[in-house]
Amino acid sequence: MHIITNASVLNEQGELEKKHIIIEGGTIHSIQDGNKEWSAAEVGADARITDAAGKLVTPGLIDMHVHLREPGYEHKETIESGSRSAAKGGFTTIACMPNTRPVTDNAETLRLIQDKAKEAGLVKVLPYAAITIRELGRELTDFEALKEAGAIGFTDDGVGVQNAQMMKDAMRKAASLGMPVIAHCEENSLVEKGCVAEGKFAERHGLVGIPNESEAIHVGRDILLAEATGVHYHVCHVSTEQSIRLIRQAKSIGIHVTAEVCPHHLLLSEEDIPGLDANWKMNPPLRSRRDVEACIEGLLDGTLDIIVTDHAPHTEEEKAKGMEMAPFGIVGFETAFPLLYTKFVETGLWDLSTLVQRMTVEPAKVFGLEQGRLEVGAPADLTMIDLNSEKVVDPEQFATKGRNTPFTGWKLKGWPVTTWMNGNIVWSE
Ligand SMILES: NC(=O)N[C@@H](CC(=O)O)C(=O)O
Ligand SMILES: [Zn+2]
Ligand SMILES: [Zn+2]
Repeated sequence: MHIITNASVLNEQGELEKKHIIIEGGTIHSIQDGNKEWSAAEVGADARITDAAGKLVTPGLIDMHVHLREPGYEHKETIESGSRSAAKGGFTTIACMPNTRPVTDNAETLRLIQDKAKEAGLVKVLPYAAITIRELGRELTDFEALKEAGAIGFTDDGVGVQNAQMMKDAMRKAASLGMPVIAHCEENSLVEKGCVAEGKFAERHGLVGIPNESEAIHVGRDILLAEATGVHYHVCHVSTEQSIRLIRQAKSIGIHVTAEVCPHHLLLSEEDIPGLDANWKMNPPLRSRRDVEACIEGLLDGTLDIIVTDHAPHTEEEKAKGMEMAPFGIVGFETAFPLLYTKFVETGLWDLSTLVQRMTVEPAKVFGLEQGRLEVGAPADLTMIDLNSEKVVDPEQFATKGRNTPFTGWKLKGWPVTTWMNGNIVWSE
């Protein structure tokens, strides 16, 4: 038995209340009024006690879009190092993308991921499976077998599905199995060799720019296909004003579409890129200030349902290849909460409960997970956060193997200090 005393917990109204949380057998056994002494009768004399006085305790954070790189790219990250990084960032459930080597387009690879995740025992890892074999866009994978082997949805993240008929077939199949299709929206014929967004930065440095339509054209196409097939369609890493407009309209007429947004697309525009440093290169790229404003508005009005990190570790050697040659992607687990807390909650722009909900209960709702609630009977997946601790982002201190972040040197508040998964402490400062 484990008891977390004097925790600040958000209630339904979004207010903070003091609670004692009693954990037994991996689940939340009871929640007591924190203004009273916790009752020893209910707690056993040998209970382990963690005093959370002055700290926020939330349901464990959920990240529905991450890259763990195993199998195949263990030099970038492993399931173990990625899980540790997630736990350190306050996450207890993460969903990993299939652009591994081999691609997660088969039951064997799904099993390997699940086994390694269990072995690491740090966070719950939910694997996605590929839509097409080797993510080549030519032939659908065996959706039934992949569902049977534990896939929670289908996606070719890393690339867009270029062929509309292929996407329609995938959606029809997924719908018949009650599974979601999760889309990386990118029309290759509009991207060419772009490495940053169209805009001032690209012009100044003579780089080929990626236009907003390359994302939005897939969003529009897929919304029509989702309407025709009735599938649950989820849009990855939304970054443009145009995509948001399309999703908002689709939702308003009852099409089953949901969407995610990343911290970097809420915080950075192409104007912020300081120079030719590939730690600022990710897909989709940082867009205009106007797109950033649209992402923030979309999140607040519910058009964008959830926040994900798109944690995408790469090595320093790869990122040293320069803006044009380096791979796309930045790490995200260990900075996500402090970034958003400091820049949106501390500044008074968002309620604390808005931030917490979009990283807990909302992702659980979108994907039908039992996690994301701090309630009696729920799994004891919990995150304790010190909202007042201030620290500077230092990639050398990261638990992830990746050092690729544009946020180095940012002074932030709201750092997770302890993470519980199924009642066990999986990370503590
Ligand atoms: N987001 C990225 O910039 N990169 C991701 C791929 C992806 O999410 O599309 C990766 O796998 O590195
Ligand atoms: Zn992607
Ligand atoms: Zn991704």
